[in-house]
Amino acid sequence: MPAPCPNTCLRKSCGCCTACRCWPRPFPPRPMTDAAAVVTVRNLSKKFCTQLRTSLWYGLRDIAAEAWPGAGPAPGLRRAEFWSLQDLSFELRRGEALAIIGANGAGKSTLLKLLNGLIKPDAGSIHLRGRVGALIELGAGLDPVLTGRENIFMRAALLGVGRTQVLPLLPAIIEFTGLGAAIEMPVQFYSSGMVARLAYAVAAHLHPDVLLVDEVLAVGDIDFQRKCIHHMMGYLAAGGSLILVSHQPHHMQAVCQRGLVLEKGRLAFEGTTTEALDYYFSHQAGPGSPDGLPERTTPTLSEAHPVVFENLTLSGPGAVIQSGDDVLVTITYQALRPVPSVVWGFFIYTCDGSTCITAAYPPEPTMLAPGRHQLSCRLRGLPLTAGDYLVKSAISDFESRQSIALWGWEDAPSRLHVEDEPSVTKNIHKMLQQLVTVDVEWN
Ligand SMILES: Nc1ncnc2c1ncn2[C@@H]1O[C@H](COP(=O)(O)OP(=O)(O)OP(=O)(O)O)[C@@H](O)[C@H]1O
Repeated sequence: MPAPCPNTCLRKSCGCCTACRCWPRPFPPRPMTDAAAVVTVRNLSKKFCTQLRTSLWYGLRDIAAEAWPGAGPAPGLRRAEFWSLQDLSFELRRGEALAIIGANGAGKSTLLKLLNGLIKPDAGSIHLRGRVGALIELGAGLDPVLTGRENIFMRAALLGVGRTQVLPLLPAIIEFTGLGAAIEMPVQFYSSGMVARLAYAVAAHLHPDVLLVDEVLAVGDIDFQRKCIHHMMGYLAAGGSLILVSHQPHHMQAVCQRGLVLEKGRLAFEGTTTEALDYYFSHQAGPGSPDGLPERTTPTLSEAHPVVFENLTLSGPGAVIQSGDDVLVTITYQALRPVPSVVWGFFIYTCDGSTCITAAYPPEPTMLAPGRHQLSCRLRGLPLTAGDYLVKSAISDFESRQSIALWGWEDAPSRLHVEDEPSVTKNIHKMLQQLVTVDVEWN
């Protein structure tokens, strides 16, 4: 009796991988222990040239040099060259998800392209065990003239999976895309979000051992992002390994246990995702106040600015709270004269200021009395994952919703630091609630 197939076999009659022709034949199953590293990167370096003509010339010289026994490409930098990635080493194990964090141009996509074999390293080594599924460049590997359905077969073929193996998966792939009738439309008419849906759905259903995902979630809508996060969690729980490049701290925190921070192609920090994000945001700080936020420039009270914010405070020592804690938000304002019928509200943003997590206005308008006063509200059980957040506020006219005074848009928003045990299930639960609903008690 042959051993049972260790793969997620696509043939119902499969007995074992050697006796039958079950997929993946080009990638024989490797028994992997949990301790085994699926990806091992050692001293990886990649250089690029800033000038196209020079780079073509260097390319020709490198090919010629490789033809000579013992000779190889130039080890150092030549004129107009720079290191896109330099001396990078890390490991990824089964069931692990790694976030690659870094500013634009830090070398994140270069790393994923090297891992996927799209480009060759100039130095160092990459050892990958198993099959790689990658979503690196949107639209790459898709034929714009073919329909979504036809592209599913083509993309699977590029990953070494034949038509007969794809057929049983087709309904699930199409369902995952959520494209409906658009699946029969040529891909050239797809929006970038639709392309991302199609590309992710194919990669997700072919059970790669390592999944490389580069920013595809950014172009998808909230529904698609949730679906992908759900899928990633299931994929990881089933023993898959993931490398995620994203500029969305929430995505990385929801999915990844570890994070690498790249700075100008070099490894700057390695730790838990929260530590890595903390490192990244504290080292991203621009000029201004010590915590990296720009200096606050308070407008003076005048006819042009009849209401100004003086301060926004958050309860808790240094505004550090535990996830699920209550938070008291207090604004201090000055009004030149009585202002009838206003509402004030607050907005909680991710620490890079790119995504609004939650926003709330009281249902009833208030009247602002002249002089210096305070307004406060209590947020009950704030359901935020660990990390830094920015709190902004606005006082607006109730009727027109035109803002009268703002805190945090042009000047310094207040920073809220949330601490939490990094629990994957808890995080995914919270991720699914995005945009987070908060229970507010207005005072
Ligand atoms: N084919 C190439 N030829 C020349 N330079 C390149 C090439 N590909 C990438 N680079 C350069 O390498 C550096 C790193 O690029 P990469 O795309 O890896 O950055 P990234 O961290 O993914 O940035 P982003 O967050 O903007 O996607 C950049 O300076 C980029 O201009």
